[in-house]
Amino acid sequence: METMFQLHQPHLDIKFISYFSPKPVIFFYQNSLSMTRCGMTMSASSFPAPSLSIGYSDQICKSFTLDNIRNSLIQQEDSIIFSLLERAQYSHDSCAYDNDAFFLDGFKGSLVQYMVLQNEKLHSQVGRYNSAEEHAFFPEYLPQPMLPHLQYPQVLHHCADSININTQIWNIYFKDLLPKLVTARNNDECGSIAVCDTLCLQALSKRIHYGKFVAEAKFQDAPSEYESAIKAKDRKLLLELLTCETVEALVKKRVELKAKSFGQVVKIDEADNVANSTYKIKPSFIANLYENWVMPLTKEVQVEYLLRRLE
Ligand SMILES: C=C(O[C@@H]1C=C(C(=O)O)C=C[C@H]1O)C(=O)O
Repeated sequence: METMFQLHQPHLDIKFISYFSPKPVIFFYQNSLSMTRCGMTMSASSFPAPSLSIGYSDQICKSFTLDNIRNSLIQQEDSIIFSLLERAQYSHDSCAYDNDAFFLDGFKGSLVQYMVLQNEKLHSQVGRYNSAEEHAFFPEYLPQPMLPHLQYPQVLHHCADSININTQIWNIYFKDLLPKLVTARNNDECGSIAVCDTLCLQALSKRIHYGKFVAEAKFQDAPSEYESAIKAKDRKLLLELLTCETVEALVKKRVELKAKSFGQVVKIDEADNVANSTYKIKPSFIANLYENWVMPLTKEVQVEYLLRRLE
């Protein structure tokens, strides 16, 4: 189906996303986020921009269910695993993290900070951070969108705007995750490293902050169950109420299987002999990553959201 945008602006990519609902929404964004400064071209990740369909917001509100949100979390596992697999091929100790390694338009900081900041500034211009799904690592530096502001359906309580734990995510990613993830040595392609880190951080941030949607859906399903714990500001009880151990066990098994599948190194010779499977990263690493901080941080976001839900 050709849209008016496709006819007049062929360079724009027309992509589709689901937003809790099986019915896709058509959006467009500039797809030439060329990070030539680091010799890499990075395509924008999918996020809603001005919708071309009418009355779509009703569809979103009807599809705002815990099951649909969980399905989105499952889809996001792929992005997280693939971005970590890409990053794992480069060495950990990189000049991309050295604040004094490069002169970057007067920017004071590391190449990876520069890459994330510039990426967010560019994406902000097409409305990425107007979406409740997206959270910037440098929100104080974002320019105003140049596209018409889309009135997204308000599925979250306004308290969601005050929750952004990206600083915590950044610190854990560089201090805890990377040293365990990266096994490659002497592959310090700092431009590629900065691009891969950007994608990893953005995928993890989106998944963890999805805790807001999960918390809202759980609150709407059983408000009275949460209200007394919220009024008592009982974080421990809120965490108990929102924790679902059977779901967590399934998440761990699924991400480990996906890591085995996506990260498998297949070696076959001319005689069709297939060597024993090896993996780009240990599949159990991904399961441990989810258990030790992706899911705990997602629950932390849920607790923070619920504590503010009755404001
Ligand atoms: C996201 C949810 O809330 C909690 C966090 C989970 C996660 O981060 O994967 C899974 C189950 C719950 O303990 C959910 O119930 O689906």
